[in-house]
Amino acid sequence: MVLTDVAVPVPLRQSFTYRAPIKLQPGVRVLVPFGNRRLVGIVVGEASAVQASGKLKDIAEILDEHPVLNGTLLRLGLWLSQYYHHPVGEVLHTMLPVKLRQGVPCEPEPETCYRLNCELAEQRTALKRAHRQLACLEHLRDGAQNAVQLKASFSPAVINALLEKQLIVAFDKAVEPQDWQQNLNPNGQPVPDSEQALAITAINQSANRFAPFLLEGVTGSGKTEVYLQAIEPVLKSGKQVLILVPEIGLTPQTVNRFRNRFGIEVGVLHSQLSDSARLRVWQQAKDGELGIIIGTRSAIFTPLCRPGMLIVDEEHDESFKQQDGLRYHARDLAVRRAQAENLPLVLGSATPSLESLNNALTKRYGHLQLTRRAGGAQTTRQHILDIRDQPINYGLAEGMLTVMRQHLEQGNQVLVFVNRRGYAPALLCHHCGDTVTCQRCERPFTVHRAHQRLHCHHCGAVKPVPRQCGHCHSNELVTAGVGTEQLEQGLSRLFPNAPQVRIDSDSVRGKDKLDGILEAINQQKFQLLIGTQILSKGHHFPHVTLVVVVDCDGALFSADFRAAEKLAQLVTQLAGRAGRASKPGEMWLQTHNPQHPLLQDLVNNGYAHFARHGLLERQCSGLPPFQSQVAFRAEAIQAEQAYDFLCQVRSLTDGEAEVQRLGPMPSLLEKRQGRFRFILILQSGQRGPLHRLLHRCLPAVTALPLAARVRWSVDVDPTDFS
Ligand SMILES: Nc1ncnc2c1ncn2[C@@H]1O[C@H](COP(=O)(O)OP(=O)(O)OP(=O)(O)O)[C@@H](O)[C@H]1O
Ligand SMILES: [Zn+2]
Repeated sequence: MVLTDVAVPVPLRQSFTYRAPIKLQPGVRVLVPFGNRRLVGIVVGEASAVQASGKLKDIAEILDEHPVLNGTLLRLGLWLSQYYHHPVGEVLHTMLPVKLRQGVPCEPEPETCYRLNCELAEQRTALKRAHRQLACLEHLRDGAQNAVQLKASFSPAVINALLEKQLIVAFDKAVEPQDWQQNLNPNGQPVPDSEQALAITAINQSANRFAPFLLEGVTGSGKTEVYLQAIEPVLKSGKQVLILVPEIGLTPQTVNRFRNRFGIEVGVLHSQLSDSARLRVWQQAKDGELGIIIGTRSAIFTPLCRPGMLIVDEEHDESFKQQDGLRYHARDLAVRRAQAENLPLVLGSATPSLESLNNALTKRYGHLQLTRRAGGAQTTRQHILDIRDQPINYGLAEGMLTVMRQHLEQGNQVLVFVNRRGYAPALLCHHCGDTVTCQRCERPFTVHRAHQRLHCHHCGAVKPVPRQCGHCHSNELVTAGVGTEQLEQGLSRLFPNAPQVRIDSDSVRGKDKLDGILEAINQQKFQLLIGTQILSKGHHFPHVTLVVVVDCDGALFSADFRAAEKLAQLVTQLAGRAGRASKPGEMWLQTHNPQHPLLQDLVNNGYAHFARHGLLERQCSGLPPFQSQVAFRAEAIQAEQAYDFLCQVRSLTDGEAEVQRLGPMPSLLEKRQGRFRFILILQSGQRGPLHRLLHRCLPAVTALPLAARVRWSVDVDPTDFS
């Protein structure tokens, strides 16, 4: 018997020792008894002799012949668990596709396919009345189809009926490995301009070694083109490339650019994929059957059998940070992984995070800059529109409407951005001023006209629009502020001849719908595009010449120290949607604070200047990236419990001179779903003392009686304080 350490998916910060019949390779899955359950665990190594060996249990079943997590990924997982102070079993599970967490075999299973049973096909006459079955037979006349394809068009009932009548037969088709290298056929690449060429050369000179780069290129400067040309030699040498993109940025346009350039299949991983489809891409990547894999955050865990390069596009995007469970940052992990696998890594953005920018300016990363737009497109001109004392129609000032009219009359597209979906962000009483609020979150309800409902955007609560004020019973309830629905309604009155489309998470449920809309926009089926953040993410809109930001005042006075950075990124990315082709573009920001230094700096000097100045400010005020932070969060129905818990955590973390503690204080969103929320921040100029402190204190924190009563979490390098 061999003593084996197994990481089990339970919220305990340790692995467990079991007895195994043979020595098992680290990274292999095993089924183990745990309490009265059986869990899928992952072997992390051999255990040293333990005193309590008498009580050890046996491994129930060995699930894999070969490790599902290779050495590098396993080590990465162990590092993740240490760095984010998260239970190791949960970390390793997070790294695997759901199917593998459930214990299904790792090797690809043969596909079930269907074909016509030739001899019997003549009996079609017998099916005269069964139209669907007939159609299915017709469908299969062109050749066999696999179960997924066939089931997309026909119900299981139809297929089963034909199977029973023996008109079709099912057979197993072995999954054939694909040889993408043979099909590799780069085509249609433009000649890079001088800045692009410099960037491509620098990246290519770093093949086969750890070399992180920040590719800081203004919007439309051809960053994607740099990725495309930089990965060509990597693919030609038979190595694989993993590309991370933000959640909403993963559109067919993106994938097609890579597919069309190289003429090979591209593996795609995103959150709406079925578990089986996800597992299939994972297997293909692991077996080296895919040259290019593009995915969102969790794709960073994809195993590559011949890794050649990592790319993180729009590296500043917030969706790379997971905000629950294992709160990892996929960009930071990409750096770690590139280091572990000796790979070049390209972090690209027009609006780099201050963290990455600092790493580039201090020479930890190579710094590649693209300062001009590609293909002769001009930079978008940015303007501030002072709307104080101006008459406002549906959130838009008269002067703004005039500019919009000019662009529309020239047949161009206009993008109107508003950061709130719904009709209006609040409903209030015209008589007493009382606002209708969600009691569980103590925030105003958002009015949604389409369904005549009030929605709480914090907890999802929905209720009918009241007829009377709950406070003074007046029935004069009025909306305050403007959301996408209202703007859509207003603009259709103001510009009845301009076809318009609204793009927010209410109107584009499901990825396919967004893809369809983006397509229609580029075919100029719409002239007015009204939407939220979704519109800012990396889309290429060649016919947009004007971008209007309805209101940016809210973000100017936020308590979150990252608010300015986020606003600057949003505004710059939005501006980047205009004037991308031959027509010049402009952007207008409506504000009540035209002199605000942030807006002035951004509009007059651009993001690059703003960000460098922002770094100086962070340094002076002792904030990340010059300080490392860890956030303890707690929430409870009784505010005192959450607060007291964090006070106790604070005392437990006493006595480390190099660590500063801030709080506990209420979170920016003080109450949500009926729970009061608090936050305690630990901060230090160096990571070392902070992590030592956490290691030392977490067992005691976990053992606090209140720890079982409140919901609490540790967040290393927090990015969101709501
Ligand atoms: N060297 C080049 N010559 C001609 N056209 C180019 C060149 N490089 C890129 N382009 C074109 O310019 C447009 C913008 O390029 P691309 O999408 O790569 O920019 P980007 O920096 O990734 O954009 P963004 O950050 O705004 O999403 C595309 O239509 C692309 O085909
Ligand atoms: Zn609520």
